[in-house]
Amino acid sequence: MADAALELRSIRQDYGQGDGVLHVLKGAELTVNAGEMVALVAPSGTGKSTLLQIAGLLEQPTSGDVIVGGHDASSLEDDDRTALRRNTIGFVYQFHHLLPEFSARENIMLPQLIAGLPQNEAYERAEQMLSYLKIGHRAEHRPAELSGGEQQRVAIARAVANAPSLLLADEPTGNLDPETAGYVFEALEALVKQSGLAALVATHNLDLAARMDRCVTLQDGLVVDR
Ligand SMILES: Nc1ncnc2c1ncn2[C@@H]1O[C@H](COP(=O)(O)OP(=O)(O)OP(=O)(O)O)[C@@H](O)[C@H]1O
Repeated sequence: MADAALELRSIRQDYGQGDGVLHVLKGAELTVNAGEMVALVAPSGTGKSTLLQIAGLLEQPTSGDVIVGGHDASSLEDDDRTALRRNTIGFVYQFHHLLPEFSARENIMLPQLIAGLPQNEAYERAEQMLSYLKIGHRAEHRPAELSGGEQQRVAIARAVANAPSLLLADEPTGNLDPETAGYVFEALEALVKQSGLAALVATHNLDLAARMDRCVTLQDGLVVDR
């Protein structure tokens, strides 16, 4: 069996809606293997963000199991689940969420320092990431001094700085023009292939989805091949 970085088993998610209940996920199953890049393409409101939040251990499903790197998160206490998330999962969002008062390099160093890495190692790793993503010359710039594509590349670098095994991305190129989206995606793709990371990428961009290893969608609360 291939190494599963993420396994979602029988995930149900219900939300209260007025007097009723909205059943967003109804037994969703998904496996993403190491080194695999999976596109999640589905109409608005079908539950993509919900699925990513659950896969990222940011939200507890109503029922079902979330297995990350072989660890069943459903059975963990909050602290252990947070530790598992910090150690194994990186996130990239549509808007970069970089800290505005810090430089690109510092934004990439911070999660490493929080994880307990010494300053010089965090610095070296940030330099490598910046250079790999071809933004080494922007290391000292603050987010507001970077272009949208550069900001997203810094956000990607920050997400993978702690060498996670799973990368979850919610519309990572959603606010970029097509050309910039293309090269940010190339950076992401190269990183996934080079590091053996598993990636689940929600996107409305069908061109980019077609370039991933596999494309799934959400249909009536279930994950199905697209
Ligand atoms: N915390 C919540 N409480 C109640 N309803 C919620 C909650 N979170 C999401 N929903 C509802 O669940 C459904 C799925 O939402 P979700 O954000 O996962 O969709 P999505 O596919 O990511 O949409 P989009 O592409 O527009 O971001 C929507 O109808 C939404 O209103």
